[in-house]
Amino acid sequence: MRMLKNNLGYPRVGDNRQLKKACEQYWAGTISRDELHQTAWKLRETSLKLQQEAGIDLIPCNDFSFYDHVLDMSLMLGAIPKRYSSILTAVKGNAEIDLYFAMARGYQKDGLDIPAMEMTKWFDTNYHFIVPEFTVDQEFKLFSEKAFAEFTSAKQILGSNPKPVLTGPVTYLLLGKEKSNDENAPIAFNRIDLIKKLVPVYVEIINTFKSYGAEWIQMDEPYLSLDLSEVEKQAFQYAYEEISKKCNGIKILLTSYFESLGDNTALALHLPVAAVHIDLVRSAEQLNEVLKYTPPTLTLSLGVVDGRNIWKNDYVKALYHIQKAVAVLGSERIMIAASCSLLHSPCDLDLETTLNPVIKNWMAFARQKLDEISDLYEIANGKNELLSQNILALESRKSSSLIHRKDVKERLDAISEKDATRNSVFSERQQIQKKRFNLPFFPTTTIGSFPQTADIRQLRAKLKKGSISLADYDLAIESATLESIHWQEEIDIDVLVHGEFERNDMVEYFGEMLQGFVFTRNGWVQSYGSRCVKPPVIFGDIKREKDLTVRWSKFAQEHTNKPMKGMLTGPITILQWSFVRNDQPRSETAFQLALAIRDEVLALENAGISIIQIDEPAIREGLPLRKNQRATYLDWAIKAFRISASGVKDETQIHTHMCYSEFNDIIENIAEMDADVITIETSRSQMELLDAFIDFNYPNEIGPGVYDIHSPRIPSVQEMVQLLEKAAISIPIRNLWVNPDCGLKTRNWPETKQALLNMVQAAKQMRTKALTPLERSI
Ligand SMILES: CN1c2c(nc(N)[nH]c2=O)NC[C@@H]1CNc1ccc(C(=O)N[C@@H](CCC(=O)N[C@@H](CCC(=O)N[C@@H](CCC(=O)O)C(=O)O)C(=O)O)C(=O)O)cc1
Ligand SMILES: N[C@@H](CCS)C(=O)O
Ligand SMILES: [Zn+2]
Repeated sequence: MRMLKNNLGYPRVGDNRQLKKACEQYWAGTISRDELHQTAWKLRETSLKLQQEAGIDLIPCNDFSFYDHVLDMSLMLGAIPKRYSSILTAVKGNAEIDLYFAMARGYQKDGLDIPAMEMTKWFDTNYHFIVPEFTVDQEFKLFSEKAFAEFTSAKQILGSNPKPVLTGPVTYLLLGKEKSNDENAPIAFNRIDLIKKLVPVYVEIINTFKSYGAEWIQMDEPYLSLDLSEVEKQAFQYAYEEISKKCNGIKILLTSYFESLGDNTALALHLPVAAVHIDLVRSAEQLNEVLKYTPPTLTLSLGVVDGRNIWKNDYVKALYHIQKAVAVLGSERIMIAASCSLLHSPCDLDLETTLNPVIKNWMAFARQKLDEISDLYEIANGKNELLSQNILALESRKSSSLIHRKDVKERLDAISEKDATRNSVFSERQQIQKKRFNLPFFPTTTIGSFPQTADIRQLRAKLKKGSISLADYDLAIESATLESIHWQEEIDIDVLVHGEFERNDMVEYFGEMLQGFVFTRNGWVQSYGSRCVKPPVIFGDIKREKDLTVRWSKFAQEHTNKPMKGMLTGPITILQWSFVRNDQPRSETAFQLALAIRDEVLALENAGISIIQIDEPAIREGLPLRKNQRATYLDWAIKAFRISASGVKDETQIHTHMCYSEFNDIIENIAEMDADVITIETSRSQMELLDAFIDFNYPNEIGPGVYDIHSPRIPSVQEMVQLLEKAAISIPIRNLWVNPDCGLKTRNWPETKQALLNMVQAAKQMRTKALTPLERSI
């Protein structure tokens, strides 16, 4: 059989996070631009050669990015917001990369103070992209030539043509946001209407690739897997017809992923392209429908290897799909591929030398997934010993005694509605809590983490290596915690946090302490820019056999008379940011996590912690991409949160926190979570995200973020007062809190200190503003 082996994208950060380290050194001014480019070149060379050695036929290029591939696209298309024009002259040597980083991270140098572009979640993943900005008079023109340079060097390295990857024009527009030229003017256009201005630049780009020798171009259009309006469907039609007319002799591979094509099947399959990629891991059911409507000349790329999880592929299942497709289309019209780009997979399982070998044998990372693509090709061509090895590994997982725990399953079966309900309704709890805590109006708090300095991280690295003792490590963490408590008291914050210094990450930390998880040494995945995460792996039933956080919260509370918030990660966020088992529904794993967190909440309450925050920043991210699947998810996700939070007494105040979330379509469910206080990210959007709460008349207390923690920029007192005034117009003052958008782990201390000092001043100014006695009493 002559199928092509196709790869949609490879991790760019490097198996030792070389790109992260190089970028951060460049930003700190400790390496030169040339050194940064050399590291990037080496990374691309390594991954191209790996893919070539694995036998991949269609090897991607331009999947590499210094920060984010959507931002690369904005720079390529010249969609550079006007506020950055001055940087072009301010940065030394007018280097394109400095403009690029300024767009990603903001720019506060040389007398300039330019905010970064917005960042948000990439579909339902924990990857974040930089949101393109469009104005009514938006023009596009070819600006950055990075993609062509990468094509040329990849071609040189491979000795053959790579396949350039671009975000397709419709998805690119839909990912963006309309912006007004004048802050006060309303927005009176729809970004999708820019398609006619945009497509000619794509035509120019594609034809340039062709002139360099490209045969295939991959156009990523994940929006094909979402609900589309008529206008958006027409935009697809228009864009690909134009490209087909004006770009002769080059083959377009159109990719959809993260969901089925669903009601866009006919649209996608009849666009004038050479191949369409479908995600058969998320939706194997779509294959029959797709095969029925595939036109006679179209090739299908079958995404049969899971690009979003770390489990070994089930070859029997994958081959079943491949053979079914071959029977209908013939092998020449089939490609074997991973479900999506391998960007979301860690690099190489071979680097995991300390994993339990039994569990390791059930897993595959990006490098192993390339081999799986190749294996499937070989097996389809008769190499059966590869199949029997795979069957053995999968059997060993199915029958393993490591996975199942009877007591956990029994507890799950016994969950009742009462377990998911607080004793009293919010209005009663609020009165009890107001009396207990006696906080001022506009109480101030932070979201949990304080700067994870190099010193703290190095300490943990030394502990891991065994070069310091646990006792010494604990002493140092205690001292950082104490210092932060004293400082919070000094600047007069009302509800304190312990700072999370003991945590490597808000999910991995919990994974390391719960039964049913394993964690990796080097399984890094890019989250945004230079920031990476090491998602823990849930392989079995989850059980909390010991306290998770009590030691640190108790220690912190003992050193202050102010309330110290207990700090937990919620069940849905742990689920969403881990690699989860694929042998039971996600909801079941979520309930197991909920019970574990519930026990920790009760342990904190017993230890004298009166306010407990259960972070759920990933609730929105877990929302299914298709609207018709959302209600079911929200049912179990909200219930899982409520199970984790509802065991406590009325006088214990439960907070939750969410960032990177749009709330409009889920506000009713957020209210159902019934947290006493919710803190949210609102500052980058100038409180726009608060509208959903206002329109809904959200009943409980709320802390709209007033400090954008994603940027090194320090907000002024005045700026924060303005944001609070905006919030206070529509939210009852008795319900308002003052806090940053999110935790401060990625910031440094000088920025943090100044910004929080300003935040406390802003709250104090709000308190002394001319409130009427009546207002003061509500
Ligand atoms: C809040 N966010 C989170 C998300 N997902 C998570 N799983 N966690 C989150 O907090 N998603 C949404 C948002 C935004 N995303 C992120 C993601 C990642 C970070 C972040 O700060 N990542 C750190 C790595 C954190 C970590 O695991 N640290 C470890 C290891 C530290 C390390 O690098 N050690 C060095 C040695 C020490 C040294 O010399 O510096 C080494 O091993 O080589 C730890 O602290 O122990 C990152 O740096 O990328 C933030 C937001
Ligand atoms: N408590 C966490 C929440 C991040 S979303 C932190 O402060 O980092
Ligand atoms: Zn957050």
